[in-house]
Amino acid sequence: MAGNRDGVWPALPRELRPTPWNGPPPLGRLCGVPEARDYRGFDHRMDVYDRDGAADAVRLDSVRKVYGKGDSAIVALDDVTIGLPRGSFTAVMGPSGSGKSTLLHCAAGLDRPTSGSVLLDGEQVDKLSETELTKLRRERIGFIFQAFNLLPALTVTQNVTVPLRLAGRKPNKDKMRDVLAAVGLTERRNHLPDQLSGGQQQRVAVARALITRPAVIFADEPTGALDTRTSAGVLALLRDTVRAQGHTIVMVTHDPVAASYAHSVVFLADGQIVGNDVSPTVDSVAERMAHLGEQVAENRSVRTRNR
Ligand SMILES: Nc1ncnc2c1ncn2[C@@H]1O[C@H](COP(=O)(O)OP(=O)(O)OP(=O)(O)O)[C@@H](O)[C@H]1O
Repeated sequence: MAGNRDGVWPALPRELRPTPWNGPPPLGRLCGVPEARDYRGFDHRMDVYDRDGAADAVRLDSVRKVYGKGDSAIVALDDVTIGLPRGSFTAVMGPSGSGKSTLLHCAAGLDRPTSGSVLLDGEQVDKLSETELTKLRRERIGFIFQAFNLLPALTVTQNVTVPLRLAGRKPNKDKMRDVLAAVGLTERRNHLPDQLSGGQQQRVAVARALITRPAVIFADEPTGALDTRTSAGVLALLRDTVRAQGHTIVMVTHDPVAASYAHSVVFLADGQIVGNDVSPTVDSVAERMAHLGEQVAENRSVRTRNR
């Protein structure tokens, strides 16, 4: 499918097409990008190594994650350093097994790196106890998964307020109304999940992630279970929350169309960051992915030959 940064998406109705970025002023930088500003005025200069990372919602420094030991050890992340600015929408892509989920899990405090440090909203995640981690995840992180993970016996409103209740906070009626309106589910607020379409269920999951106003929302294949049209609606919603409310989103995806909604795409291969795309289009991402696949296959065959 053809697409460009001005929103030329022939297969999609106008209201579902990605819109050009006209949000807040430059917010930060993404590691590895020599370019200063993209067409949205987004500043991506590569000075990540000599600053304190205060503008970053998430920052990984020299993160290494090894599963197993000895001959069976698998290096899932290999010296990953990256800073993701507040208010940015980043897609993480790479071939299967390249470390995308591990990156997301380490960044979100769901898994601990073997070495290196992870800073989330100024907090050094890798140093926290299990109890502190649970609190951090509950209060400062929103999660959206491919399987919507809604509680079937609870209504839309009740599902959305679960994170607040877990944190011992009372839902604020105005906030609740705003969040439901933002995801277009005001009329459905008293419905149960099985009375909703897949797209509507994922919108409930987005609202649930937004309700605590988290520092970062991590989304793992959020549109993996949705059809093209429904996916476009959910992705446009994610992008709108970044633009209108300044949320920070990190999204793992296999889909170049989904990635094209982000400000930037970070490419992983064999546990390392091997590139990025600061003004992604469907075509630019698909092309990078195709080359990445070839490059990884070539690197692996060279390594095998040299053994
Ligand atoms: N718990 C684990 N134990 C052992 N190895 C693991 C574990 N989790 C992940 N791995 C390995 O780490 C590497 C990276 O896995 P990861 O799931 O992060 O990749 P991915 O890019 O998300 O893959 P996919 O796109 O297939 O979901 C893979 O080789 C995987 O087999």
